[in-house]
Amino acid sequence: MAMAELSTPKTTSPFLQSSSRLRLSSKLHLSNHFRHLLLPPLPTTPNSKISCSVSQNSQAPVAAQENGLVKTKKECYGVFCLTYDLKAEEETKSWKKLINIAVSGAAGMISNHLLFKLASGEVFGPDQPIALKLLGSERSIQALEGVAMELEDSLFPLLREVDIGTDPYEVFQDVEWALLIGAKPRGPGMERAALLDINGQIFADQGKALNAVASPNVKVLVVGNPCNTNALICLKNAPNIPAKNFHALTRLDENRAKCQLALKAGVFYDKVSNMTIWGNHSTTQVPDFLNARINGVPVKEVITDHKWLEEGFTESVQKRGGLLIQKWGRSSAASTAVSIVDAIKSLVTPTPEGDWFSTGVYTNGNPYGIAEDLVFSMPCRSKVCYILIT
Ligand SMILES: NC(=O)C1=CN([C@@H]2O[C@H](COP(=O)(O)OP(=O)(O)OC[C@H]3O[C@@H](n4cnc5c(N)ncnc54)[C@H](OP(=O)(O)O)[C@@H]3O)[C@@H](O)[C@H]2O)C=CC1
Ligand SMILES: O=C([O-])CC(=O)C(=O)O
Repeated sequence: MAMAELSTPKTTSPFLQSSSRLRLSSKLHLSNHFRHLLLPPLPTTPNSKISCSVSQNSQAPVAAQENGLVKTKKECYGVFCLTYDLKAEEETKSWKKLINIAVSGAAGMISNHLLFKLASGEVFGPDQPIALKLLGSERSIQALEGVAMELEDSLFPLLREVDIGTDPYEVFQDVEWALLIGAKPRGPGMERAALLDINGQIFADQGKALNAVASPNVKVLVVGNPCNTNALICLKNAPNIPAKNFHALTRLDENRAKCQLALKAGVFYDKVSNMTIWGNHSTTQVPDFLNARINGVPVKEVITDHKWLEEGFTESVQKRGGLLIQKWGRSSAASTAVSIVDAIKSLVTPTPEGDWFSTGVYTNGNPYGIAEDLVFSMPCRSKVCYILIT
């Protein structure tokens, strides 16, 4: 049995003039807005089958067929074609119900890090079997097979299915999570907003597909840039899915901000808390040092170089992605995958008392005075009872 609720903590937006700051009551409007944001799967009896299919280039594992222990599915890839009877072994174990996770841009740089974290249990936990539904395109189908091969060779016990495909209406069928990464990245000197013309349509199409075939309570995390606008486009094309289920990834900015504050204060980065990113995942974002804390103390009391906070710190977070592109020649991938893991974990586990995290959410009834009908990053808390089956 699992329940989740996401609410906004008591903090104030630096966008508000002190005279117009809202007085926050202990019952915030957003707690209702985000109620039941997540519905993790119910306990179930052990799975007795492991299988995987891909939509193209089937390869049946011949040797495995011959030994009589396994049966094959008709469209599948390598080891994931096998259907095992694990009943006897699993009588001693208890597993949660399989969750279906779609990842778009699955042959891209970010996914190359993320998929292995998902499959290892790092994200959803060590007793949570998962199925990965990988979305690519005609140009990436061979690469997707390569990804599936590497997943095979990793022998992840929790990875029960891997499907690859190019049609979102097939790949998104019944998914409980959709991690929408596939989109063109920017190059040196570009702003993320310049990607909208190229990438916007992807998220309109994928929103429609999710609306048609995904689990009605699917949680959608939009990573492809410009991610706030793409998340809004996606949710507007998916009217049957609650708008509160859509998120734009600003966790990477939160992590970057924590790192910069820790560096300046000379503390380890786990001492930085209550870090809010307000607004867009762009150079207009506001990393909020006013409400952040170091060892529980307001940042301004720990870091007395206020000029740096107001100028250097803010700009270092706003422009970190661009600087990284200059150095690497491509945009951040490994740290983005880590931040996707952090973002999901923050949604599916209770937020520590007094702290919060940042995520881009639909601004429907927010207490901070942010305009309505946007996807905007703000501080959120998750109240989740995620009861492990023992
Ligand atoms: N929100 C955040 O914090 C961050 C967001 N990003 C964004 O995530 C997205 C993916 O980044 P990353 O994985 O590094 O990118 P990659 O170039 O490695 O992969 C992107 C994938 O997107 C798909 N795609 C769809 N349309 C296009 C197109 N017009 N041109 C190129 N690829 C396209 C491709 O897959 P296929 O052919 O299979 O469709 C490609 O494999 C980018 O938009 C990037 O800006 C990156 C870092 C942080
Ligand atoms: O900078 C980019 O274009 C990629 C990205 O979003 C980031 O690293 O923050």
